[in-house]
Amino acid sequence: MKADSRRLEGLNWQAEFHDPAMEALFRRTLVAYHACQLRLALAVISGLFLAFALADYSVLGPGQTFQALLVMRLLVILVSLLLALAAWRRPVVAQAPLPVNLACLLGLSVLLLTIPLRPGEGIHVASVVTASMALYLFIPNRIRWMLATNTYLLLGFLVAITLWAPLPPGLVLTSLLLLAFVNLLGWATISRIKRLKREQFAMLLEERSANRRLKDEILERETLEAQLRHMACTDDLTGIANRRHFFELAEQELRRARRDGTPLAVCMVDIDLFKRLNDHHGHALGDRVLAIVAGCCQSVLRDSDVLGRYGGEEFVIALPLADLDMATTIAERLREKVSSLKLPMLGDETPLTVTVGISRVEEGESRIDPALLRADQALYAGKAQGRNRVVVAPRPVPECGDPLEPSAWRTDGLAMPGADAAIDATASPAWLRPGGPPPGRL
Ligand SMILES: Nc1nc2c(ncn2[C@@H]2O[C@H](COP(=O)(O)OP(=O)(O)OP(=O)(O)O)[C@@H](O)[C@H]2O)c(=O)[nH]1
Repeated sequence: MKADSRRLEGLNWQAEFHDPAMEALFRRTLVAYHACQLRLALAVISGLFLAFALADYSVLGPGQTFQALLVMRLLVILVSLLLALAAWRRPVVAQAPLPVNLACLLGLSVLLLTIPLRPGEGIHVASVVTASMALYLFIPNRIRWMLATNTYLLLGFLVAITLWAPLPPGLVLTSLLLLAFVNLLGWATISRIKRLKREQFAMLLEERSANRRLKDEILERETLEAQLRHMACTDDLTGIANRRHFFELAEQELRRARRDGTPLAVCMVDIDLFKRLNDHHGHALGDRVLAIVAGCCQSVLRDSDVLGRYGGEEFVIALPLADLDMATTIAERLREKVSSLKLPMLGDETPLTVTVGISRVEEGESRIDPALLRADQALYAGKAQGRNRVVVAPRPVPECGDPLEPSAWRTDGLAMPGADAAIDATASPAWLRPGGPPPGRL
């Protein structure tokens, strides 16, 4: 109710928007409709003027008066057809006040001139009433022009009947009352129609803007959700998958590998002596190094490989369709890439290297964890053997089998210069044995 009254307040006495921009927008949307309406009205008026020429002929015969009337009627028809053609070629003409109102005035003048040329006819009032209604209801025009043309018609009628076809005063009064009523009715009707159309238009705009707002909100929400999803899956520091997301992706790859009977290898990558790097150069630089190593990992992997930050200075990789040989080649490429990095900010005394442990998912394994555990054990064997190397974990032995011999670990890579001499490369700590993970891991 309140919204309705607000909408009505937005219209002036001509049932047009107070806001000129809004009115112009509304009129622009109606150009094609108005052009069509005007063409139709002009066609009907032309037809009527032609039909009334027959009536003239039957009343006046083929004399001069008839010919004069015929010429005037043909002039109206010609102007109407030209205007219809113009509106057809350029629809905006239908909203131009000058051509539309000039054509109206010409038609009304000819209508008024039929009064002296066919005096004594009782149908003049009827034709003036019809013309008046047509001006309100069929010619697309603004209300002020409608009122102006109707005033011209009313005054012209008064003058014409006074000068050329005097009627009894009672009939004049009746005619005037009738015409006044017709004008009132026409004005009220067209005002109502114009008001309704504008209210509908305003509601449509409101609805559109509400829809736009809704769409924007949905888009914002979707963007936010995507951001949250991204944040929930991504490691802030390196931009690669975090541990949780890595497991999701790796388990997917595992299911695919089991379904297709294809190999799936996993690598654990650990930056060597990262604590020393942190201690010497600070955590901020350590963070940068983590991002650099993550970038190295990405650069040696295919799009289908899955890379994640396992935690701390450790990364984890799942290599679909890769057997141990291919995984070793990739890991070796990574190791070489990291060790050949030129990082002046680290200086010469802290070379950057990584140790990589490799394993494969064995037949019958339905989780990724056992393969990761073996890769982790291989990684620790690599650390024990001097770091900066790639170590492939042996195939797992049956549960009741012998403990693993250190010689079973296949290593690849170089002994790291400056590696911790206290670590015995041949040591076989308890967690190296199958079923015995390093404390606190996996
Ligand atoms: N800058 C930085 N350091 C981290 C981050 N996460 C873990 N670390 C550090 O990484 C270091 C890991 O040290 P260790 O586990 O002793 O391993 P390491 O020094 O790399 O030695 P090895 O693994 O035996 O070669 C610790 O000093 C952690 O504080 C991190 O997000 N940023």
